[in-house]
Amino acid sequence: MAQLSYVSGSVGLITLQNPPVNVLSAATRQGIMESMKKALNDPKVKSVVICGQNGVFCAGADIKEFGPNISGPSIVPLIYDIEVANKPVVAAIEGSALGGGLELALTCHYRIAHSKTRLGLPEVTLGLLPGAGGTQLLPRLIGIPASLELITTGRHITAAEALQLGLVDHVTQSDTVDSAVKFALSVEGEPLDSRRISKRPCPHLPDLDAVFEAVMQKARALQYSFFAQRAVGRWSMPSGASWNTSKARPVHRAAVLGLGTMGRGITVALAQAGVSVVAVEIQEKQLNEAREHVYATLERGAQQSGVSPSCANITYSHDIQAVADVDLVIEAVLEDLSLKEKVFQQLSAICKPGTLLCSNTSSLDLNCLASQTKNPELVVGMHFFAPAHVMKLLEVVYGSKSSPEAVATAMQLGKKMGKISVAVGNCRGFVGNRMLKPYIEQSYFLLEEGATPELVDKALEEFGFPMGVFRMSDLSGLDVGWRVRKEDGLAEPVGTSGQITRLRGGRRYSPLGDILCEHGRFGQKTGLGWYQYGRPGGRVAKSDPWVFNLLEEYRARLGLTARPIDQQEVLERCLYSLINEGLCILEEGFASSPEDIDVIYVFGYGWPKHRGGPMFYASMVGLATVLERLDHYYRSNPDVPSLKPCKLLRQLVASGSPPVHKWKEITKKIQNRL
Ligand SMILES: CCCCCCCCCCCCC/C=C/C(=O)SCCNC(=O)CCNC(=O)[C@H](O)C(C)(C)COP(=O)(O)OP(=O)(O)OC[C@H]1O[C@@H](n2cnc3c(N)ncnc32)[C@H](O)[C@@H]1OP(=O)(O)O
Repeated sequence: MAQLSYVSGSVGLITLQNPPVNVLSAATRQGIMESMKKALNDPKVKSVVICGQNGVFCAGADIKEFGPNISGPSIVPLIYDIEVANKPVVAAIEGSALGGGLELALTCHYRIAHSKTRLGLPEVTLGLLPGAGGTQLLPRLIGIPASLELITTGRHITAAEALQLGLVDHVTQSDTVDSAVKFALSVEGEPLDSRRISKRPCPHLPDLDAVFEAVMQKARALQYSFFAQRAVGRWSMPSGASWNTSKARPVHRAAVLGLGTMGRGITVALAQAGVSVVAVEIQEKQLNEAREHVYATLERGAQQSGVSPSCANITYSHDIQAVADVDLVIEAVLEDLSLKEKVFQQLSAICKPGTLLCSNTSSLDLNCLASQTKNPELVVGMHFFAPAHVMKLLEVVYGSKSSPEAVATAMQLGKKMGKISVAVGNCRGFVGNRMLKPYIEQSYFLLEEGATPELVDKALEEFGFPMGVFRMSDLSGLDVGWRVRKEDGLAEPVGTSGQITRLRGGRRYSPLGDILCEHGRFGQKTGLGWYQYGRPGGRVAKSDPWVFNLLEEYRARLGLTARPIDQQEVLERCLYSLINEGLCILEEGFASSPEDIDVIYVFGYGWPKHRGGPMFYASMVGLATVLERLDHYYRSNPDVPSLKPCKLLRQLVASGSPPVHKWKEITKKIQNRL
């Protein structure tokens, strides 16, 4: 299970031979021990290289051996023997070096890795701690903060990151074993004391307590997120109706109306949940494309999860009459109020009595749609996020007349579809998109004042968002917001000359997004947006000098002087304005708890889970700090109302900044007074 051979005259090459991933089974451990002994006792051998067969170094302990009766040599003395060896030992790392495999590499005196290698200590994912020296050796090599992160998350890192951290000595793109052998030859006879990691002192950190506190905060945020995810199921409405007083109706047959991107995703999600679906699209061509798309998505999903596809559950029609006997309809036609109103009138006339009528609108007033029907109590919003069969979040929106039973049914259907459903009130943009507005607005203002899309995105991505605001906007399409702004009378043609106005109704407004759209730059789909993507539909964002020129010309036209903006300001202005909007939503009762808001942001908007969500994050930063910074920015930007701290924030700070789970007592008091 481990073979010793001799190469280049003086190098003993030990090859782990336990296919497919060279785990440290009893026979492999025995093989390594015997080969090491032979190599160290052989005077011809001046150095040793350890590698794995078939391009994989070692995937760690043999998990199948775990249990009370492990036999064979213990892994710990085995790796200790390597470290104290009096000849240099070099690990030639390819493929994977995980768990005990990485610990084996850490006891070697040098580590050479191939550029495609993955390294990590994934024991935590198996409910274990690294037990063969990893917890002691890694901090001595790469420091405590980086080690803590790797050990507590189990994350696999690339060779490039390993090199940057100092975990490996060299990364090669060519033959790893050849490189390691050459390297071994070059260090033969050199002193080894400084190469024995266990002999190094554990790094002294003046702020060790702060480092551990940061890790504990992450743990607290993750635990909070775990409970918040469950708490949102215990929904309530301002009327007092709630999950435990409202009974959901069974939904055996549902219809999806409109088979664009959202409708197709919703159809897939319903079929995968075992609900029989009537999929309706009046345009023949779109219907045929949707049928193929849904079929292919279900096939792919079935292959991945090893179950049979659920296509048999779906019938397609171009006639809206096909929805006559379903239990629930989800309307997903174009985001156009008059079109949707017409659809709701038709649904109300066609559907059997008691059918629940749901809209997938992301921005329109649910009460307007409900008012078109005979039974507005049967109308709720089911706001899915694209792609609807993948994204976990569902906002279930209740209008002023929605019945608790309708809300309960939509919540339960969401659960059946594998979604995390959050019940929210019917305000503009509901909860998620409403909070996004000040966040995006601030990012535009930052550009006007001197920032670049790259600087803003970098700050947000380092905070933990998978994408910064500009990359995210390019992905979702800049034209969507432009259409809404035009409908709201905000976006006016800017052109290349003439006056640009930055005030709308006494509030500051940045037309930068509109200017991009006027140039046909709608983001990834057109290949150009805040970044350039090479081609329409391209995914890789590259900086675009056109955008820098635009920003310079724009500032010049307005007489604005660019000033240096740091990451801290980006975070404070973007995140605190978003947090402030969330607090307004709580104050106004459109969300019933901070947990609701946090779950929406973590599962629908990429808020980093280890930061809990905007409300939890605010309480971690300190509500008084958030208030002080918002006050500061509002003083210098009195024409930006989203920076004005809301009543609830002031009240919470005045009440001693209670933890998130106690906020309800204060929101209730404010709501009672309203
Ligand atoms: C309950 C109490 C327990 C007490 C135990 C006390 C023990 C004391 C020991 C003391 C010290 C031990 C210290 C070390 C601990 C460890 O190392 S724990 C293991 C850590 N390693 C891992 O978690 C790696 C797991 N593997 C992977 O991530 C992937 O397999 C891979 C290496 C990245 C390769 O992926 P891929 O190429 O996609 O192949 P796969 O299909 O996933 O795997 C191929 C086959 O190999 C099997 N396999 C993989 N890893 C292991 C393993 N560590 N042990 C056993 N078997 C493994 C995998 O099952 C596949 O097999 P088949 O299914 O038969 O094809």
